[in-house]
Amino acid sequence: MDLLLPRSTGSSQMVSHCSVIQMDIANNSVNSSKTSVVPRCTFGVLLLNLGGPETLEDVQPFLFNLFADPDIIRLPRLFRFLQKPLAQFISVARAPKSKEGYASIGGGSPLRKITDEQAEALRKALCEKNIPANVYVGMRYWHPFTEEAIEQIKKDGITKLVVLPLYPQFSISTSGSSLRLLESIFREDEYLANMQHTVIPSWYQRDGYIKAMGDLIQKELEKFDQPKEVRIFFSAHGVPLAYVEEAGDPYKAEMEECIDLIMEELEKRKLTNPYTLAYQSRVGPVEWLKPYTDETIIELGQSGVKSLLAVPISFVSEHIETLEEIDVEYKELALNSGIEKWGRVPALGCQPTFISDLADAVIESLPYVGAMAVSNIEARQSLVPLGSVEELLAAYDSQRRELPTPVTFWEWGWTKSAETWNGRAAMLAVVVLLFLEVTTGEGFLHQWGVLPISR
Ligand SMILES: C=CC1=C(C)c2cc3[nH]c(cc4nc(cc5[nH]c(cc1n2)c(C)c5CCC(=O)O)C(CCC(=O)O)=C4C)c(C)c3C=C
Ligand SMILES: [Fe+2]
Ligand SMILES: [Fe+2]
Repeated sequence: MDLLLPRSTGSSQMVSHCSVIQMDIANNSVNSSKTSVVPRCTFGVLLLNLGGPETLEDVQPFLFNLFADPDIIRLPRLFRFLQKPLAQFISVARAPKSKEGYASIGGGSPLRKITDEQAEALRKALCEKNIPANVYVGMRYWHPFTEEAIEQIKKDGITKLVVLPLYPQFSISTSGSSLRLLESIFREDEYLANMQHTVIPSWYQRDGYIKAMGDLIQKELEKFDQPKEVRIFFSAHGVPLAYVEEAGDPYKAEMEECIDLIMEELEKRKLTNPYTLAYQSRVGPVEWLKPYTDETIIELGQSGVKSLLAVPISFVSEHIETLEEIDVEYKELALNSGIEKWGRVPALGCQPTFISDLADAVIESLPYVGAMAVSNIEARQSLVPLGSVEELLAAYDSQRRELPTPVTFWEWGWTKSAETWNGRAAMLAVVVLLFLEVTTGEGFLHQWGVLPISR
């Protein structure tokens, strides 16, 4: 891939903004800020995120990058050679519909701006906690790409790195995909192979995150005339069911535990509202995690629920699926289904409790990147399992191997025995399926939103 100008939200000169104590973690030495020499900051935090198109022209190439990812569309081994042509085909065909969505939220995704703001807020929070660090943003499918962030990390001479995916819950399709990319970059680069690093794979169970979610929910509940009557409606981004049932994706389990923790937090505040968890944004021909958000909203409306507070739960910034799908589509569906009062909890963004907790998560992981405990950094037991990119993926892949069924996420209308077909028969099948799709008006292309679907 051609890399554009590297861009990082952290830079060496930012370190000088940090007051009180400057610590060169690489040398394990602490210096008073009174000295005029500020040591070079060799400690970095890499925030991983999805990325989003910044203009309408970016939409199709962004979709191509997304669908070309084998962690998003996982084809049977025999058909892997079709990954890029398929990504090209689906992205071109889906782009007009996606563009409409992005046009309705101002012509592009706000993800880069918000993630940059979060990176800056995290850098400041770390500084306030006496840990000067450069904070970098690496996106999976759009600028600044992970590769660009890594280039900057090398240029800045970072020797110790904490990798922090900005997804509270782990999924193969999000954090997993970004870590797999990092692993391949690390494997091929001597500098990176020698750089100490640790990964915080998920952090949905952290106190600060749970409290911050509790604060946001409580504040929105108070806006209703009768807060106690409101049903809290957690809408998580979906993943195909096979990810969880066949590939061992911990996403569903982590999501359910996360919701339990948030509800316990609300209970401590004497808020005992009824609640529901559903999964939104399904794409493609296979079954996704259920219950689906749209179907659940209709059922709740029909069962007499009058007030609903939507809580986007799998992401920490506003994006197309909060601003368009929830705020426009699901709200309209709710109001047409008998729900009279609708509210929506904003995404966390730079909420101070949340950012401060992310900084704590980074600090707790420091002993794992080789930084010696200094007086103000206790070598505490980390709240989340940590490990290097390689260790985490190896552990994860061995779990996968122990699973009884071979994993095929996308069956494309035929069965797993397709793996045994020879290439010619497979190509013939593709042609036949495309023909049937076009002639019958039903099939996977319609379900992917590539061809118009009649509902
Ligand atoms: C935890 C969050 C997310 C999971 C899990 C996830 C899985 C997943 N997504 C797709 C397909 C698409 N995702 C798209 C955009 C998009 N996805 C997430 C988050 C998760 N995706 C976000 C935050 C965004 C929006 C980014 C932005 O620009 O604001 C899109 C593009 C938008 C569209 O055309 O609808 C697609 C397509 C799959 C297939 C998948 C799991 C396999
Ligand atoms: Fe997505
Ligand atoms: Fe999505």
